[in-house]
Amino acid sequence: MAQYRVVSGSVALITIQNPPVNALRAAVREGLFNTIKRASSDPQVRSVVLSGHNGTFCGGADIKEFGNVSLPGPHLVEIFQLMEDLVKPVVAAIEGFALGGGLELALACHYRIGHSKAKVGFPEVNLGLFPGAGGSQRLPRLVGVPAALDIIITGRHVAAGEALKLGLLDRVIDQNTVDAAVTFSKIQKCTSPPISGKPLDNHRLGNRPCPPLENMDAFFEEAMKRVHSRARGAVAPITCVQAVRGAATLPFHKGMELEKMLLGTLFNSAQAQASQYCFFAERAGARWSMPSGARWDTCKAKPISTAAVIGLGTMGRGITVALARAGLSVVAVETQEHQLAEAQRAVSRMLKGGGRVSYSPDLQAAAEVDLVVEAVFEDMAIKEKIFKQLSEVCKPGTLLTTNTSTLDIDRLASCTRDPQLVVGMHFFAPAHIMRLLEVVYGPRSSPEAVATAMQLGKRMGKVSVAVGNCTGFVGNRMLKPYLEQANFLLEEGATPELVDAALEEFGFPMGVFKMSDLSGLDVGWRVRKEEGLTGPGVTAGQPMRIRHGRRYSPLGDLMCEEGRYGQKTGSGWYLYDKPGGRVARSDPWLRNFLEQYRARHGLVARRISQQEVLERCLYALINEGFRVLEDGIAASPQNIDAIYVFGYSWPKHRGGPMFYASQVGLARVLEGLNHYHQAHPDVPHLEPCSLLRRLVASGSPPINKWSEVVKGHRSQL
Ligand SMILES: CCCCCCC/C=C/C(=O)SCCNC(=O)CCNC(=O)[C@H](O)C(C)(C)COP(=O)(O)OP(=O)(O)OC[C@H]1O[C@@H](n2cnc3c(N)ncnc32)[C@H](O)[C@@H]1OP(=O)(O)O
Repeated sequence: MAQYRVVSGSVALITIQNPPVNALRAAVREGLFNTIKRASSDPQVRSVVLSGHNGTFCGGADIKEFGNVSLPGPHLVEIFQLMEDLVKPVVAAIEGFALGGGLELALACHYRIGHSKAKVGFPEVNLGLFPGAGGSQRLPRLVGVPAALDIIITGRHVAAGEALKLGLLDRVIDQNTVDAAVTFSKIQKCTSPPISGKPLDNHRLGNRPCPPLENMDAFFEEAMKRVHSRARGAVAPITCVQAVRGAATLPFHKGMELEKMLLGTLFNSAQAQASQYCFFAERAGARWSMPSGARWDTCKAKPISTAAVIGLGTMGRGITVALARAGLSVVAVETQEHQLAEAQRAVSRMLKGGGRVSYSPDLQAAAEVDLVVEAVFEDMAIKEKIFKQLSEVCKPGTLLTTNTSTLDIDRLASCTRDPQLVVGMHFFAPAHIMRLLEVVYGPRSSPEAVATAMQLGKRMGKVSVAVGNCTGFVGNRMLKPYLEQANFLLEEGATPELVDAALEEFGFPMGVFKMSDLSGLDVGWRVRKEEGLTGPGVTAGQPMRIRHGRRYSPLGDLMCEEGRYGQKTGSGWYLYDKPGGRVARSDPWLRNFLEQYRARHGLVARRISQQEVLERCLYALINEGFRVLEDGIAASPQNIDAIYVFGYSWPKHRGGPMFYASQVGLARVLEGLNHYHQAHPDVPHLEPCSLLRRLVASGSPPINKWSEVVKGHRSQL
């Protein structure tokens, strides 16, 4: 796990060997501890170089070990102190990544040499932690408080060039880093005074004071304010500030005590567990499977080097940028000349002149591409026509994909010559920024087509999740009951402000009504018209608040009839200073409108608590998540959670809706749904689904065991 070799006569080369990222699991820690002691006592050794096997220095502590009550093997803090105290100089040779505990390890060395492509950072904050093995105390002493706090709070990867400027790395080189570090550690042979003979104290970061900072109190107060306003209830970023403040104000050993105490409060916390669950859920989508048994490891993707995007509205432009940035040559097609010219300017701006994109008003331009993404208006008739044309125009074997967010993939496939080549590629706005991609397979989509779309998602840096075909797929299908509850709550006496405040306090960046104003109320209105829920499709005399025998809220429709589409029109659930304005203000008109609406329908407003808002909105969404699992539309709760965290801004420190349900307790979710369904028997989305009941009856197993119950459940359906 840590290989020891004496090279170049006098240098102990210690290489961490734990593929794929050399994480510091117990055996590695043991290996490091023993090899450092060996180097210390080996009379032949005058200096030490520390490196990682296979081009990666170290990806940090082993996250899989974190669930253990007591971690076996020597503690990282102990190992790092042993290294720092060594009388022989220790040089870190950093290739690839030095992250988290990996960077803490490098900071305990006396010198750091990095390859020009190396990246360093402290991503612990994304795992609900902070650099709690000395990193929060050593980094500020090396690069100063402001730079250290920025690196620790953002969790960002710092490129070698920047790390050199900050003083985090001593040298950056383009050649073999280990060889360079060995030579560096032996400089005594060619320079005077020799590094090996130099007193190392100034290179022992634990011995150094933090560089002084003017207006320290004001700096930390400001930092704390900023973090509070951005953290959305996450505790780890706040702890980052507290720990760095400790580094700035306390002697090293006291700072280390503070660090230990703070880490103790986070290490087994619900937030840390949720964030670490998200780390693995993000990666779980890559191991996709289909009900047919086709899987990620048995299906080969087709090579894709050219693509066409059809329709250059907001989504089409973002998709073009995402594909071009992934290195594809893209033909962007838009039949409306004016829109085409505007899109060309917008895409060029986003690509900053880079990327290989050509533009055409003619579908024929897609004839020779390997893959098409259709991104036109959400209208089945238009999409069907385009798929028919594409099927005639494109060369045999071209993959035809659609960016529809709700429509039936199989119906589109049936308009083509080769339905097995059709899949959904559902991007999220803005498509070049949002990480999620739902890859939707229909009953006739081939495993090869799914594998190709999934691999393309990976090339674009997306978190790709393969899902089955149904209205709204996974994300939008689950969103529907959530939106529905929010509207019902308004009918019963809530205000948009009350509902949004509860959801924002939970951790969403925006409440449901602010979000609807941002995306445009007319989008859902159009869909509801297509579904015959409102507009000319509704038969005369039908009660306004009932559709298909269920409770229905026409509030969104009435808002649109008033021309209130949200931010774009300057008013929606909130008021904005102008069309396109961003700052939401309470609107007296809306209060009045809601009062009149309730009066007209004989509804008596009641006080609604934040708890009821959360339970009704979130439990309804979670209940649909269980249905999605039950129906086999998502392969696992991890896939659903990845969709919600990366596509719908569900707070990471809450782990996604299904993980949240497991943390709240499935029995409690079931009880809540039963309670609300009794109060609202005309709302089927509140009726607990059978899989949830069955999980509770099986003793509410942990989330990684749900699949066994799901399998048993499906076999009985
Ligand atoms: C004794 C403990 C005391 C407490 C000390 C507390 C202080 C220290 C805390 C930490 O160090 S926490 C860990 C900090 N490090 C990270 O967050 C880095 C996480 N990893 C990554 O960001 C990426 O993996 C990477 C290193 C940038 C490489 O990315 P790449 O895309 O090349 O590969 P991946 O697909 O992400 O990963 C491959 C494979 O490896 C697994 N993995 C990655 N990092 C870790 C890790 N730190 N621990 C355990 N496993 C890790 C990852 O899950 C993948 O596994 P599979 O999905 O293929 O099974």
